[in-house]
Amino acid sequence: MHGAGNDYVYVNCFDEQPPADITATAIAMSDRHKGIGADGLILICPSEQADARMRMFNADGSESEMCGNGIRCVAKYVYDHGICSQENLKIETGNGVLDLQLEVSGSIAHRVRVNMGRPILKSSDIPTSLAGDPPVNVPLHVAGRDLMVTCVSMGNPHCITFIDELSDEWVYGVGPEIENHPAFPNRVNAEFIQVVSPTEINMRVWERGSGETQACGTGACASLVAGVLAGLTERRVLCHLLGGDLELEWSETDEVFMTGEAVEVFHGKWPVG
Ligand SMILES: N[C@H](CCC[C@H](N)C(=O)O)C(=O)O
Repeated sequence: MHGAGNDYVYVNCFDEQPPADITATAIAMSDRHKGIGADGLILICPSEQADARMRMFNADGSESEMCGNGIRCVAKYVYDHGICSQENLKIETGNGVLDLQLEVSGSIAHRVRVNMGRPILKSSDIPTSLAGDPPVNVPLHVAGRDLMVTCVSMGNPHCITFIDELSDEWVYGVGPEIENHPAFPNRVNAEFIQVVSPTEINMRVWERGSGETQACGTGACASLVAGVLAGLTERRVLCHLLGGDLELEWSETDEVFMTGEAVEVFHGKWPVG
């Protein structure tokens, strides 16, 4: 399934045991030449607190706390495949239980709105050693450059840089250096944002553990929050990504809402072991 081109392999763990070695399976499945090809692996599991639980693994096998495009697809999956029948769902993540609303037509969910919860802005909780609570427009020396960056966690950590022009050089040259910079003890996802207007941004991303992806939902939400904190955007923004658009809102109640598509591409069997 994919959301805005951010594609994962999903395993229905209501019906199947999770793979014994999840890290190795995520790496093997994600390989775009010798596997299925994906940005990572997502397990759709039963939950004691919610309608389902999402566990998300990057293409390098590392586990992340949250995945914004993934959670929309998990919601679509449990609805379309009859695991849940209601259009308002709760899904457990590494960032707590989140509320989702499906947009359904013909008993298929096409778009999903997610309450992504409150952004985490305390530097030690993001976590980053960069100064400032919140760390907004703080200096970071990386890849031979002096950047001003803003850091936000949506359950997983993000480092946002506002730039004039998006380019491969930013994503491939600077992205991996930000991901692995010592200022981020758990590594970090790196977003590059071009502000088109106070209500519209263009984004490219270098993800922790997966490299460039066509979209990152948590990254888009973190970038909205960063844009508001830096005085560059309003609280409602349309975010254009390589693989599609996401509608974002940081509400007066301090919750971030994200709306976007969720698409099932195919299903199949993978030989384990
Ligand atoms: N693409 C995902 C985020 C994956 C984040 C992951 N790369 C991490 O290590 O935190 C999203 O839509 O939010």
